[in-house]
Amino acid sequence: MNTIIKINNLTKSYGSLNALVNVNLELKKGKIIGLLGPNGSGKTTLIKVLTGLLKQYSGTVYIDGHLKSNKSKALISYLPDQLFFDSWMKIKDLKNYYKDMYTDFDHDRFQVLLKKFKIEDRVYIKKLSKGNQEKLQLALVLSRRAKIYIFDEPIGGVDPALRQIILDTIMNEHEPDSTVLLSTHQIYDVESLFDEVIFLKEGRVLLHKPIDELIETSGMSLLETFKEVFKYA
Ligand SMILES: Nc1ncnc2c1ncn2[C@@H]1O[C@H](COP(=O)(O)OP(=O)(O)OP(=O)(O)O)[C@@H](O)[C@H]1O
Repeated sequence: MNTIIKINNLTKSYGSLNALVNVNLELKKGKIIGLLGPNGSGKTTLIKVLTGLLKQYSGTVYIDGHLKSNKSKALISYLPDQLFFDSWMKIKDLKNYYKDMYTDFDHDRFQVLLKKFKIEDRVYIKKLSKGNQEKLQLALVLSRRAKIYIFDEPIGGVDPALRQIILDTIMNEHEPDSTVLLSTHQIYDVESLFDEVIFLKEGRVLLHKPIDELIETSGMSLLETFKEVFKYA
C-alpha cells in the first residue's frame, strides 16, 4: 500500500472555535509535502492530531494502515515549533535519553549531523546559541529512522544562511522512502523542495495537489499562488 497517512472527516474544535473542519487527506509514502496556510488556519492543530498530542477530535486518522494509536506515534519523528528539551542537560545525556526512548534512533547518524553542525556533544545545551539549539533539535529528529517526519516551522526565526542549512539537511538526511510533512510561512525558501502542497484555510483543505500541477494550472509560482489564494480583502 502506497498510503502512509489517511485522514477521514477530521474535525477539531476548541470550545466554539472550529480549528479543523471535515478534513480529508491521503498522503503517500516517499513524498515531501508542504502544509501551508495563513496564521490560525489549523496547521499546528493538524500536526498535533497526527503526532498524538491532541486526542480529542472527531473523524478517523490512519497511520501506515492502522488506526492512530500510541504505537503509531513511534513511526513519526516530529520537530515542534518550539525547542523541546531541557537546556540544563548535556548533549550526550540528551542523546542517551533519545537512544532509550526511540528504538529507531541512529546514533551514528546523530554524530555525523553534530559534526556537520560543528556541535560538541560534551557541552551543556544552555551554552549553545539559539541557532545551534535549533540545529541540535533537527539532528535529533532526523536521527530517527522514521517512516514519517513532521516539521512545524523548522525555519521560522532563523537567519537566511541557517535556513538554507536546515532545509538542505532535511532534504538530504531524512530516511529514504519516508514521507516529510513540512509546515512553514517561508514559502519562497521551500518552493522547489515540495512534491505536493496542501493549502489550509480556516481549518478546511482548500487544495492538495502536486506542485507541478499547481504551478502549471495557476501559471504562477507557489508564493504568488499563495498570495493570490489568501489575499486579504
Ligand atoms: N489550545 C488552544 N485553545 C484554543 N484555541 C486554540 C488553541 N490552539 C489553537 N487554537 C486556535 O485554533 C486555530 C488554529 O490554530 P493553529 O495553531 O492550528 O493554526 P496555525 O495554522 O498553525 O497558525 P500559525 O501559522 O499562526 O502557527 C486558531 O484560531 C487558534 O487561535
